[in-house]
Amino acid sequence: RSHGCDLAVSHQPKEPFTGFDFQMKMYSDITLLHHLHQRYGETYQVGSWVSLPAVCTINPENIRAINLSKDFGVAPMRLPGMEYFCGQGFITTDGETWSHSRKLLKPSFALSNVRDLATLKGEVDALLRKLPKDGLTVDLQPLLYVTFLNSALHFVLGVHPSEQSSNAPLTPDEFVKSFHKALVYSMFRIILGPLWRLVPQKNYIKTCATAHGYLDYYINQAFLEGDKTKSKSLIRALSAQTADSIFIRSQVIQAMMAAQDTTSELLTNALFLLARHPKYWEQLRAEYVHMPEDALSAENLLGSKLIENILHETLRMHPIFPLLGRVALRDTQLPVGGGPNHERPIFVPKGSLVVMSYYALHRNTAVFGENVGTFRPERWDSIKPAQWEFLGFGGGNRACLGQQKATIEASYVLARLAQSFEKLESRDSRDWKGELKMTCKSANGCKVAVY
Ligand code: HEM
Repeated sequence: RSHGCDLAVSHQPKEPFTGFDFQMKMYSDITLLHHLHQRYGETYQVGSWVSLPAVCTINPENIRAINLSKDFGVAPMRLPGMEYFCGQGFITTDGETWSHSRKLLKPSFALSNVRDLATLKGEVDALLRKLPKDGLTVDLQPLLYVTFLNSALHFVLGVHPSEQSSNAPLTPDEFVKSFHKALVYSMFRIILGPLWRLVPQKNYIKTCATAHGYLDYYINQAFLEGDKTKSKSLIRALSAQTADSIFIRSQVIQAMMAAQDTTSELLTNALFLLARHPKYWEQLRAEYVHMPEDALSAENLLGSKLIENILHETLRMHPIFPLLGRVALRDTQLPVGGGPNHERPIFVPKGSLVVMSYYALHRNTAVFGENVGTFRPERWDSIKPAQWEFLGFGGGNRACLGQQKATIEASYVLARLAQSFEKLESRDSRDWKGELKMTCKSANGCKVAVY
């Protein structure tokens, strides 16, 4: 109080002792925090008897402070559960290690490196061959997932799954299976906390070793070949900058985590929405149907206002990261939200959780206009959200390094599909429903017909 701080309005969970019911509900229902923000305002806290209150906020000044200050981080909630498999990298650390990791990754995301669409072109050709052209229903979600998984493997390892060396200890499919299994175990570790020690570890250790062995093979190859190869893969870029193979492996695993399903889920959601709003599909088709395929360059695609509006509107409605949490690394404060008028700073003791619901942030009618629940890409012609009001790719210190890559690639796929099909028709009458794991994806996929 001596710093002018005051308490935020408090929400009591049904189970007040640990607040565990609230935590579980927050992850299983992404609309929960939005509803509570409608009830309490932009900032409220959720208390429990045994832990520090968590602060939930969608106030842009607070979001700015959280994303720019070094007082908030992620390591205390992620590193203990994830380090054995993922090591130390941009997803699991703060401070010096995090900043070193970002610095090493940055060159791989330069526009000159991400505008080459040759690999994705091959993947999209394969995707188009798989789509039934006779009006049969198809779920685009798993097909887009494989398209981008292959392209992510190429970006990271420099080899396409169909061309990998026969000396590698696993097939790409086996690697992907062990990678996913180890990720699920790691999530489980985070949820269980210290209770994880009671779970038998043998399977987990074996799964991690299998995935690690595959990546170590490619890291050794990168060291052996040095600059003899022209590959621009992440593994090559990292091996040219450091000889620490464990550190390289950690960055590669974390880059795979960031890349494997994000772009495919953005596209799944965009196509889910476009299939229910045919007039935008017609506009997209009109823009691209006569354009030669080799004119679909990164520069050309980034210049399309229609595609930009569609992707922004999709990320507004269905952010891939609808909730982002941070932990206070020291005693600190948030600029607003305390006191009877919610205008005073809030004291945030070290160890407190702060949660930003980008799902709720993106439904602010003062910023995005009326009908925020409706897909209207043209709203982006007349609105100009400020930096901390729209965060589809995050912002501040931890802003997405893959934004340009993801935008170019998602735009390319939309343009190729619009060139290929006059009609995109929804074959699912259910509303969009989110399923939150690491990212938030459409729980019912994207069932459509194309012809
Ligand atoms: C549609 C696709 C994508 C979306 C919506 C997205 C979204 C985001 C968001 C919201 C963040 C901020 C996370 C935070 O504040 O904690 C982030 C961070 C990041 N993303 Fe993406 N991302 C996408 C694709 C990608 C891809 C394809 C890559 C890599 C190939 C990538 C690499 C990263 C990296 C390296 C960070 C930095 C994390 C940090 O420093 O903590 N992203 N992304």
